[in-house]
Amino acid sequence: VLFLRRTPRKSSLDKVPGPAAESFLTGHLLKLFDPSGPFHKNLVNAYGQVVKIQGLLGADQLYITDPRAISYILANDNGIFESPRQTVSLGNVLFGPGLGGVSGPQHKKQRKVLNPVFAPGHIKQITPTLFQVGRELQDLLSARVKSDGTELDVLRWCTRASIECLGRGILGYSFGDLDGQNQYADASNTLIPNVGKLRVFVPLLPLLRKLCPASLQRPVISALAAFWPNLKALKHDIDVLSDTALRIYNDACGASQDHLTGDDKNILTMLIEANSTVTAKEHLTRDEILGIISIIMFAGSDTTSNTLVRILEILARNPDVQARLKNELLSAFAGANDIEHGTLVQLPYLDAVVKETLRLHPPLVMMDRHTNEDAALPLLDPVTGTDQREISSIPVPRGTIVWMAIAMNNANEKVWGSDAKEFKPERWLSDLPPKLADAKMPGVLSPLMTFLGGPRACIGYRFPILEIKVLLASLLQCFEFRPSAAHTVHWRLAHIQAPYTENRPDAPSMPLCVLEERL
Ligand code: HEM
Repeated sequence: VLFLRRTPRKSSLDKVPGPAAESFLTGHLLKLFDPSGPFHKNLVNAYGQVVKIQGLLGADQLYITDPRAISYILANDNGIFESPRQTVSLGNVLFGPGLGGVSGPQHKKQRKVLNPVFAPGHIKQITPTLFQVGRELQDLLSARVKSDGTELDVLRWCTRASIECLGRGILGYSFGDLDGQNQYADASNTLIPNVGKLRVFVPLLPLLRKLCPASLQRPVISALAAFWPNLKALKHDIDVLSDTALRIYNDACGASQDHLTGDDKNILTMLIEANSTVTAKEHLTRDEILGIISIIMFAGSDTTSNTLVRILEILARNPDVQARLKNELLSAFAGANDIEHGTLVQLPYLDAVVKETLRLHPPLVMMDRHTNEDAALPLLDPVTGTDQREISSIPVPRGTIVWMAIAMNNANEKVWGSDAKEFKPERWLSDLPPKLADAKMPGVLSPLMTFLGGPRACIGYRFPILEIKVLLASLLQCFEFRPSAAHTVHWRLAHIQAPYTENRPDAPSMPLCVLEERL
């Protein structure tokens, strides 16, 4: 009822073009959350770079590809625009009060302490640790090929490697053998499906959290979970995530008391040290650091391992690309186990393959923001309104959800050229189209929007790029990848894009044929 009352009957968005909704209840949301279908492409082809769509109960939303409009949203993020309250509330419930689970000044304070510890020099130091995990992944796959045959679910092992890279590289913590028991991996795997089973309650979270004092929230959830199996399963996952964060934090506090120096330092110990020197106003509480550990682990694992297996899938389907990449790596490594960070990151074809995959297949295909007040969105390319007049600035009423179309931006033919939707790593080996510079894409890894930009951009974006390069180099030194003979893979949107097969519709997997080439 509240929702209906707040929906204006006549909206300033009435003249923005867009398709009619097929359902008053769910609007276009079901199609929007199926990016493998043609809906996203059709929206842009038929209506242009700003499209009006419908959310729940007929609420107007905007789907935006226009670079200037997206720049404006990101420049005013955490102000006129903000992560929707229910998204932040959900982040807080799942991970605690760290980054994704907080907003406003608290979010700004956390970014201020964290940004310097994610600096390029610190990420670079992690390279030898990542190569060590790469060697463990080589040995594990080799053993699995011998025991299970050449058809393997490479996603399972790449995800374990990714968790270990984050653990050792960023947080100074090891989860143990890559094929040993890992409660964290199991819980983070079932977390989003378990949230999905209770998804009708997610829009109510901000209200429920307001009504129930913080000190009572846990006891109330425990009491309800006793007779509500879906809540019990979700609570179990949340408990595993928060227990893991606590173990990692306690380890790091012990380690930083031993006064680690130089190479022994990791991002977390640096954060704990930096936190001890900031002013009282900037100081992060223990719960905030635990929340930050939890969100780093969750935001950093599947995004990276899904991208890594996406590359392996592309290589399996394009043997010429695989052969060229392998040649570049074999001559750079010349039989050694690892190479210098500077040499690795400058390998041109490796860089091109990674960037081209992140461009065409961003794990997060779109991100939403909510207007806190009335806003006017400037456009780079005017759109034609439903009254046939040109619109160069869109008045957006307070309370509107706007979607930034990351994937469509990365493949926008207007700026990337007519081959924008093709996988062509070579495009990165010569000058990129001049229109890209004119568009001034506001991403932290411009011209890609994959890690977004602005105050909520991916804080760790340098890390997954390095990790993917190291693990890919380690794998291609020993194995050749070919498409699975038994299964067809379909990519679906869970919270991020993930691969599924027809025989395992409930859990992501990436079956590939893995042929060992190591002598
Ligand atoms: C290919 C891999 C990755 C992609 C595509 C990716 C993408 C993104 C994007 C688009 C956001 C912005 C979300 C928003 O606007 O609400 C984000 C946020 C975030 N990412 Fe990543 N990410 C990746 C890997 C990582 C890794 C490895 C880490 C940790 C080392 C990480 C840590 C975070 C954190 C903590 C946030 C929340 C930032 C905030 O709210 O201020 N991500 N990521």
